Amino acid sequence: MTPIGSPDASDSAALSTVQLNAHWVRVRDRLRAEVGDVEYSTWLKQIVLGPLEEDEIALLLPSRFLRDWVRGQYGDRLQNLWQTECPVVRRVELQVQRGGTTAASSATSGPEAAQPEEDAPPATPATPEVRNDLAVPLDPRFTFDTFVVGKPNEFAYACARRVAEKPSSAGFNPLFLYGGVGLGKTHLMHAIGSELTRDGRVSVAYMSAEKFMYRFIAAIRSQSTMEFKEQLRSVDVLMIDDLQFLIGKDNTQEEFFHTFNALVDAGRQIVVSADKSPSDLSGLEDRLRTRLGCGMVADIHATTFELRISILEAKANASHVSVPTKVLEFLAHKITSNVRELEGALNRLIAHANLFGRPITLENTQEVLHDILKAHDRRVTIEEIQRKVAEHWNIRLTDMSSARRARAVARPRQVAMYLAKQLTSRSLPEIGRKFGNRDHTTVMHAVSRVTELMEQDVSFAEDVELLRRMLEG
Ligand SMILES: Nc1ncnc2c1ncn2[C@@H]1O[C@H](COP(=O)(O)OP(=O)(O)OP(=O)(O)O)[C@@H](O)[C@H]1O
Repeated sequence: MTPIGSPDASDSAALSTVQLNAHWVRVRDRLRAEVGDVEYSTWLKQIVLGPLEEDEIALLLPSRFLRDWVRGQYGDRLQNLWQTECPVVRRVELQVQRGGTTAASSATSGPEAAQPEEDAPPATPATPEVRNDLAVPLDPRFTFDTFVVGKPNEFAYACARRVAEKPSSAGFNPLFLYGGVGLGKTHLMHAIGSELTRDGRVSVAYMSAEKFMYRFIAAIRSQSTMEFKEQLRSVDVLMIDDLQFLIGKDNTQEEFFHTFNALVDAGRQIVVSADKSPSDLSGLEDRLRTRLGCGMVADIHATTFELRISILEAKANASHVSVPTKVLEFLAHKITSNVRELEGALNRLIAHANLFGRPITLENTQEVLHDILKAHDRRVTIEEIQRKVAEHWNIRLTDMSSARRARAVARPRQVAMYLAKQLTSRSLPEIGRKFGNRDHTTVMHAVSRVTELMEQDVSFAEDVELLRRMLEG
């Protein structure tokens, strides 16, 4: 893929919609940093990216008043920022968006309340896939090409690819991706979105569940819920990230449930991600959980050493910096929790090497990353948990993996499983394997049983808390 802003992107035809959106995100961020949040929200938030024709980029505003104001106050600055960010763009044309659907709808006062104008010049839609203000520019780095596939994520990857190739196919709607923090759920969702919007075939809306809720609340406040609903229901593909955020937010869940049904009934595709499977998302309404589990549910498991190495290799290659295999292995051994942290550590090493012009070695890796490595050294292992729990209840360590079911043994074993889930980043199947090859459902049962018992029995809860504190050291 052509890197954004690379010299290869020398003419407007070479710029894909995704690249253009990425430039726009950066221009906007810079402008926001310069003018501050308040000024930005008052005047600039409502600008929508329009088409690029030759060297002129169109930016659309919902009213003539706002267009004139932005042109007078920020026109030059926008032009300079665009030229720096993307030299292909030489001119910025501020236009009034026909119908003004984007932001005038949620405006309550101030310039946002200005009415869209009938006599405004007809503007081409922002980009083919951006239908209204629901679509968030997708991160151009998160594509299928940059996603490294291995055992823990191959199923989720295959499902995501399938949805990107054939949205709304039977058995894959909704697609529910779940897994621990930083394991690639968002990356896969963006990859689906980028693929689908590549040639403007399909309109995609992607947002976090949190954003979904805030937009819903804003729509209620501005009495524009009908419009919000219509916007949501007009997309071909709706993707909601981190759905667990809706736990306990009953009204938003209700809204999401109806949107979900309307879209699926109309043959549109839904993609959802969360940190747990639908059945484990207690706190979500039963009917919603049931519907979420009706399509394809794909788990992204914790990374293996091999996958971590492959990811590091891919990222090191992409950065064109030589990183010795020993260093990659060292990082893959030390940073096991999630890919985001792994990537962060590698990026820091690369930045350091570039800054000081020094090659990366094992010695300077330890020096540069000493704080990250120290934090990881303190992480508890399942073996430690088993040892501490066995000592505490005076049972044999081997009983952690034995088949004995007597309560005196089974209960401490359940506590150890519970603590393993709480204190390590291991997946349920991995924890099960460490406890005498037990199934992940046994671990799930242990976690919910211990949670339940802690609520019922104060002294048991104190025991578990004490163990946790000892282990966390
Ligand atoms: N298999 C992979 N190949 C390449 N990069 C990956 C992979 N898995 C994760 N990453 C990278 O790790 C980072 C974190 O991934 P992502 O944001 O998708 O995680 P997530 O599962 O959505 O996490 P969260 O639960 O915090 O929302 C991203 O930069 C992503 O590109």
